[in-house]
Amino acid sequence: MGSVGNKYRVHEVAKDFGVPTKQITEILTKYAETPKNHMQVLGDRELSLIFESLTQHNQVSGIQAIYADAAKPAEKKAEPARQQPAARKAEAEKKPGQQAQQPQPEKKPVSRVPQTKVVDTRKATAVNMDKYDEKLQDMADARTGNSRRDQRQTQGKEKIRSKSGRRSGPQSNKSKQEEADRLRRLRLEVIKKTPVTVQIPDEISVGELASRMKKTGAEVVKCLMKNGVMASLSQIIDFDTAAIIAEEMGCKVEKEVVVTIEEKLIDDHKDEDKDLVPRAPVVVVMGHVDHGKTSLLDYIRNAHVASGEAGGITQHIGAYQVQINGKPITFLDTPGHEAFTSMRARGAMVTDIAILVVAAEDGIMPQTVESINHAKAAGIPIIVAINKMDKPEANPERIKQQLTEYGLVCEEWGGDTIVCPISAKTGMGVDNLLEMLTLTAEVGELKANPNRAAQGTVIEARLDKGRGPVATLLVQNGTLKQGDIIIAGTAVGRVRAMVGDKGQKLTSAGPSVPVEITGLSETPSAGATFNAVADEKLARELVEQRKEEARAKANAPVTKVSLEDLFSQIQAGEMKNLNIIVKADVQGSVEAVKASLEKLSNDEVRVRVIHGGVGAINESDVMLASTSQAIIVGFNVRPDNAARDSAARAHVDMRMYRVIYDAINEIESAMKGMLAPKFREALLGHAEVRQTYKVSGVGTVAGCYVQDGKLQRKDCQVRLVRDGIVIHEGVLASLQRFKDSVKEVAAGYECGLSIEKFNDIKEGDIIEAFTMEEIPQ
Ligand SMILES: Nc1nc2c(ncn2[C@@H]2O[C@H](COP(=O)(O)OP(=O)(O)OP(=O)(O)O)[C@@H](O)[C@H]2O)c(=O)[nH]1
Repeated sequence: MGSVGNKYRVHEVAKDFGVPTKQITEILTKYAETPKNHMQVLGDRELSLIFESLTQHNQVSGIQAIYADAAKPAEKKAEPARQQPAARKAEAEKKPGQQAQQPQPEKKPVSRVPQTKVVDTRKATAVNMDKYDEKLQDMADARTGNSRRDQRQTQGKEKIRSKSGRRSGPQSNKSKQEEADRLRRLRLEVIKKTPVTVQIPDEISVGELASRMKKTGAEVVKCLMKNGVMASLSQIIDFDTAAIIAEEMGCKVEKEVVVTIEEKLIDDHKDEDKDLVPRAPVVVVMGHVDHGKTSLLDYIRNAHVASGEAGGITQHIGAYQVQINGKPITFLDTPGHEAFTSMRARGAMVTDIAILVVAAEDGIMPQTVESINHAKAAGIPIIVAINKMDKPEANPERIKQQLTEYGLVCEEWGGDTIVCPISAKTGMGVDNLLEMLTLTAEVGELKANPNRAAQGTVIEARLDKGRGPVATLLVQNGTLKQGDIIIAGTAVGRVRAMVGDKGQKLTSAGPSVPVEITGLSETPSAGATFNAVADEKLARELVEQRKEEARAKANAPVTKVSLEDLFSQIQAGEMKNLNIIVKADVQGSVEAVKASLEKLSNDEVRVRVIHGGVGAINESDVMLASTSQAIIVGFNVRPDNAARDSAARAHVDMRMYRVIYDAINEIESAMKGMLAPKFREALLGHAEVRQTYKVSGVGTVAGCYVQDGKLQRKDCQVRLVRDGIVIHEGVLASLQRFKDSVKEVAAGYECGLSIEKFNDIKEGDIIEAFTMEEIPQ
């Protein structure tokens, strides 16, 4: 439905009047200066003309007819065929368009209705009695001479008078008064007999429903009982139940559609195919440390951007665009999958293609595997760049072989993965890689509509001392213009200045173009979506609302996948896939666990190991788990501090095991809803081993520094972790400060300790202290 105001379009007017769009355009062509197409927005004058034309061509024979009709709208709707001729004419007054197709003498309409009242956004079936009554009042006023309008507008009313053939001369005051009273009485009668139209939302309390229907609570409860629903006044009933009751109680039901500020403000209509044009692909470069991601990004940038363009001063704004054979490609300039995953963690789907850099002499390493799994989880195509081909020890065949183990089979071996040998140092093969990128992009048919309000993602943001919050935005659809009001997460503001990746000033940026902007109220977070909007006041309101929501969310418990409530989630049908990330001390364990876990799949749930790797659980694993709704299973490994923190923040369930059998057992029980963990591990703290001493009769004593939490003597279990791998698990044998035995040692203090029956303690080891606490059932 259209709305009163400047957004009322031709096709909406037609829809609301129930006439073909063509008819409206014909009226406009005839009476207005400029012909309009169906998407054009109409002004008050044009709307007035349309209304005039439609009403004049469907005039009423007398005011009684309107009352007669208005008194039985329900009947009218249900049985249109049985309408009285007079009522049918009145109907035409209400829904003028329905008869407008009949041949009519064409007259230039004369404005007689106040312009603001012209637009009626009702649906053809929903009769808004208030507006209807207002109209009657207007007519009554006209008849009784209480005209609120000026001389110019009375012409139209004259017409009604002469048509109705009632009166031609002036009236006495007394009869005017009588007539007015009579009309008022009639109106009251009409209102009384008119069924109440109730707006019902998805859910409503019985009491609220009663008050909306203008009935007593008892009446409604009784009606509910008659229908077999026992509900008190405060009880919430759903739309369907409420609608049945309302109809049974003689009300007309309309579904209440709640429009949020977000819906009102942000235009997220789907683009029509005809509006879409090709856009540049957005590419991310991923790979293991030192395999040459930065070198490749720099090489491409220097070879294709710096020379000859816009003064050649490159700006590092977090993304840049190059032209390859006249076709643009946008690169995210933050190598690695951290940025990529943190964006995905916020639900932003920014990248279209991933380049996986693998050093030819080094081969597939843990982060290469992580990158592959991250790209796969995002569902984007991977192009492999085998880098450092200039090195004599380069062995691309070995890498191709290794890649097959991860489902990436190169084209020459019958697969569909593009593999390009390159050297980021000499530039060898880089052009070919870029060509492959454009080809892959073409296959993807990436498109966007530049002719709409901009929408995209925040790539980077920082606070600049002089300029305030500075953000790099990647426009994903529409065009961002200088001066646009934008909202990005909880930041809002007008785009003050816009700079491109070559340092050039811009006034507009289309799809896939990265720009650095200033003008926001605060620094948005990377990965937040931004939208250009029309109403700054509403945008500020939305920001306030979002802040409020964020606060509420921070306080509310988060439901993430956890073994404890796995079964209930499976039962509720919320879980079809159980995603697991496996980290272990050796590759053999990863494979073994992966195979055994995936075998647990049953009809209801598919167990998928989405990532497996060797080494400590790191932040990247947690991010992947968070975005993929996965749990992390670790064997003889521990999470590092960053991972522990972000797992706590993101509520990612991490399970550590020493024996594979325990893991399989526990997950299987969880899937069957038989997981009954009676004890839970409670972390006490960490200490770093700084020195070790051999003490005869005692064994190895470690001089430690407590990093966080505390160490305690009683019920303290310890785990010795070396490079993220669990070496031993046991209990404390002694805890001392200087020569004295102590009960506990707090963070920031040094202590000496020994572990029962264990002496292989080395400098740099981490002692993780914990207790087992009982879970209240
Ligand atoms: N010989 C040779 N060396 C290269 C090539 N590409 C990169 N290097 C070198 O490899 C080292 C690491 O390269 P970077 O580009 O920093 O690698 P990266 O993957 O970005 O590393 P991080 O940023 O630490 O993750 C640098 O010393 C580069 O000079 C290449 O094609 N050939």
